[in-house]
Amino acid sequence: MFHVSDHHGDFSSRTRCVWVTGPVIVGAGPSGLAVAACLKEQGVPCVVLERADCIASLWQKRTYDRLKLHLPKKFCQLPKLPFPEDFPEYPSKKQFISYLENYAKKFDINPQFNESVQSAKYDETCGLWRVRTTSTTTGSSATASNRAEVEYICQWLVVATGENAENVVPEIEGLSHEFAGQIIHACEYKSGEDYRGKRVLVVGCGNSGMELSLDLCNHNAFPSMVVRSSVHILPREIFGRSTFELAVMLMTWLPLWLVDKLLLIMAWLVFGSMSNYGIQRPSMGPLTLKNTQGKTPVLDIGALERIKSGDIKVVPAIKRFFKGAVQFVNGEVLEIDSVVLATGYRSNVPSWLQETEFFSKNGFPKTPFPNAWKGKSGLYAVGFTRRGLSGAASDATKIAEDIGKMWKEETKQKKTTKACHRRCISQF
Ligand SMILES: Cc1cc2nc3c(=O)[nH]c(=O)nc-3n(C[C@H](O)[C@H](O)[C@H](O)COP(=O)(O)OP(=O)(O)OC[C@H]3O[C@@H](n4cnc5c(N)ncnc54)[C@H](O)[C@@H]3O)c2cc1C
Ligand SMILES: NC(=O)C1=CN([C@@H]2O[C@H](COP(=O)(O)OP(=O)(O)OC[C@H]3O[C@@H](n4cnc5c(N)ncnc54)[C@H](OP(=O)(O)O)[C@@H]3O)[C@@H](O)[C@H]2O)C=CC1
Ligand SMILES: O=C(O)C(=O)Cc1c[nH]c2ccccc12
Repeated sequence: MFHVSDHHGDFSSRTRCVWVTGPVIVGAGPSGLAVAACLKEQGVPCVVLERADCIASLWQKRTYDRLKLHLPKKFCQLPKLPFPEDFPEYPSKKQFISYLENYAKKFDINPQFNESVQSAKYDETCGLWRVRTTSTTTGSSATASNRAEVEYICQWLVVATGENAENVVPEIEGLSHEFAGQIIHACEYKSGEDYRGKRVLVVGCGNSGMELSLDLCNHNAFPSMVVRSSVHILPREIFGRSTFELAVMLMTWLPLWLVDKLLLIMAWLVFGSMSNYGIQRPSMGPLTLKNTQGKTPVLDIGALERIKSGDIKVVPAIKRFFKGAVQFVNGEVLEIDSVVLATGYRSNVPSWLQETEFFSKNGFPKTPFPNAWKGKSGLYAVGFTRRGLSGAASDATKIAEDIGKMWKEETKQKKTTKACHRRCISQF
């Protein structure tokens, strides 16, 4: 990459223009790192832009201490570097982060940190992408007058901002004005240590809601978990084997609906019926639901046991909050000290990418897997297939191959043009 000019146009006079010879990758999470590594192997240079001050900020800053990967490690590794052999089947968050740090080092990936992409637009007139960022350095130094803005200009744009870029924070009557206790989103939760002896309402029963409720129990807090609709809970392992791995294996032989049926029978054998505990199953099977609506089944690591024992109380949808209390739709009122919103995440792509053909309003590509990785005019998406890290790894390999081919064509052309020039010149 090199600077082209200081721009004095329609935006701040402090905007620098930077010409990038390869692609710009937005996001230095596992997806962005995987694309950068695969490109490196093909000899294609790139620029990685990251709003945080580190790689994999979701893992380093927005997850709780005791988190472990919930799929076996072979489904979570990035291309071209397997996990170390001494890693356990389900690596801890610390191990996963050290693997990613090592990955970035091995492939010499050096993202531009503290740069948040504000907008990206395809410029039809020159056939290039214009990607604008602002510096996100905090502290007294980042005043309006010295906040740096940069415009990157490139031929290829890789969107790697992830399915979890922003928190979903629902508006519930009385929550912000009347409740008056502590309210956090699941991404701010670190440990149950701070909640010892406290009555905590956990809103949401996805993997986050379940695991945080369990962690709260383990720290002698009193969690109540809101289950407003329905949820699939599967054991993480069945008969000593990973349920996910078993499902992947079955899917090579059987149709999805049948695999779903088998998973549900196995879950019933392990757990028995759950309706006694206030938990209904969705009518659609777990994998069909994941594929069609992106709703991840819960892979249980012990929360269900605590639900059965009554340590985690299951409560229905919320009607409203009062000072120090919550009322549910059935009219019951429960006194609580704190609220943890385990209400999920969303993509932020529509807030910065000015494009509506490939990406839909919800921030995911319109075309489903396996065609969600490539758009038009050099636009790519990695990690939006709702298939976790293995989906991201597969997108990354395809993207790098695609760009690599064009890169080689173009550099070959440039070389022959140069060689031809030299030959022409040497004839004089
Ligand atoms: C708690 C939790 C546990 C999970 N566990 C598993 C698991 O065990 N196995 C599995 O396969 N998947 C798991 N997942 C799924 C998860 O999506 C992946 O693990 C993975 O982090 C996705 O990588 P990514 O790079 O696509 O997104 P992210 O890790 O979210 O990285 C995106 C990066 O883009 C940056 N960014 C966003 N917007 C901008 C912007 N405008 N400008 C610049 N930078 C920006 C962010 O700061 C972030 O660093 C889990 C998810 C969560 C939330
Ligand atoms: N160990 C691991 O590997 C972990 C992995 N993860 C992954 O992270 C991703 C995000 O998971 P998660 O954070 O659980 O988010 P999810 O989107 O999976 O779940 C959100 C939950 O919040 C509920 N909810 C949303 N709004 C409201 C509301 N207003 N009132 C009541 N309930 C509400 C939803 O209910 P409804 O269904 O009714 O909308 C749902 O139960 C998933 O892919 C998950 O697998 C998360 C934690 C640990
Ligand atoms: O943990 C996640 O968020 C994932 O997306 C991993 C994942 C991909 N496909 C699944 C099917 C069932 C459970 C987890 C996953």
